[in-house]
Amino acid sequence: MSVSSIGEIAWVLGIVAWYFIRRPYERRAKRVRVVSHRRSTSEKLGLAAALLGLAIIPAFYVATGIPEGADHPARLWAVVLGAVIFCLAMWVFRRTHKELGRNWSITLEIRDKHELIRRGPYALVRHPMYTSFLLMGVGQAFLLPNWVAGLAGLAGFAVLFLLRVDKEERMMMEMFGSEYRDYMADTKRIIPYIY
Ligand SMILES: C[S@@+](CC[C@H](N)C(=O)[O-])C[C@H]1O[C@@H](n2cnc3c(N)ncnc32)[C@H](O)[C@@H]1O
Repeated sequence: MSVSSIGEIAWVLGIVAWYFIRRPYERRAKRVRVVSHRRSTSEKLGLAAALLGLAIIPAFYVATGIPEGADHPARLWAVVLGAVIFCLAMWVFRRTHKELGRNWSITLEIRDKHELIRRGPYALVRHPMYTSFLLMGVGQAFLLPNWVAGLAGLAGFAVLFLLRVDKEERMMMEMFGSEYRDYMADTKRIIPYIY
């Protein structure tokens, strides 16, 4: 089996893990009432960019090999590193879902009896789920030996993050007031102690 096939299989397994981690929370979210939301065109754009970059473009590449002209040589060290980073991403992704629990939403929403979570990964950074998306994007870049499909994840993450994070923090400040302001003073956004 070629090194590029190993990288592609590792990416597919990572995405399957992503789906099974998220599915129960999506189901549960349907049963918890939304009390306010910030759904907007830019929010839809961000979600679409993340879906395109982290799932659709790489899946299309794995299935078809297109765009062939953007291929670069696959290296075993890169695939191993990519697999380790993707596993770390899934571990963080799972932890964030477990901690958010009934407070989780795919978009910007406040749920009935919404609680501000500050434990687990949320003690280190305010947006650890976005940290896991960033790690997924980096893992994807190492796993797929193609400039377009490999880097699409980081581009998709960047669009979602930039379009959303200020609005999300504003929404949380409106909901939790000084409690969220204190939380902001104590934590970074996505990279512990740095940003
Ligand atoms: C897709 S989740 C992402 C959560 C967070 N930004 C992260 O990256 O881990 C988005 C929803 O989580 C909720 N949320 C964000 N931070 C939260 C926190 N610290 N505690 C509880 N809910 C939070 C908000 O209601 C938001 O609509």
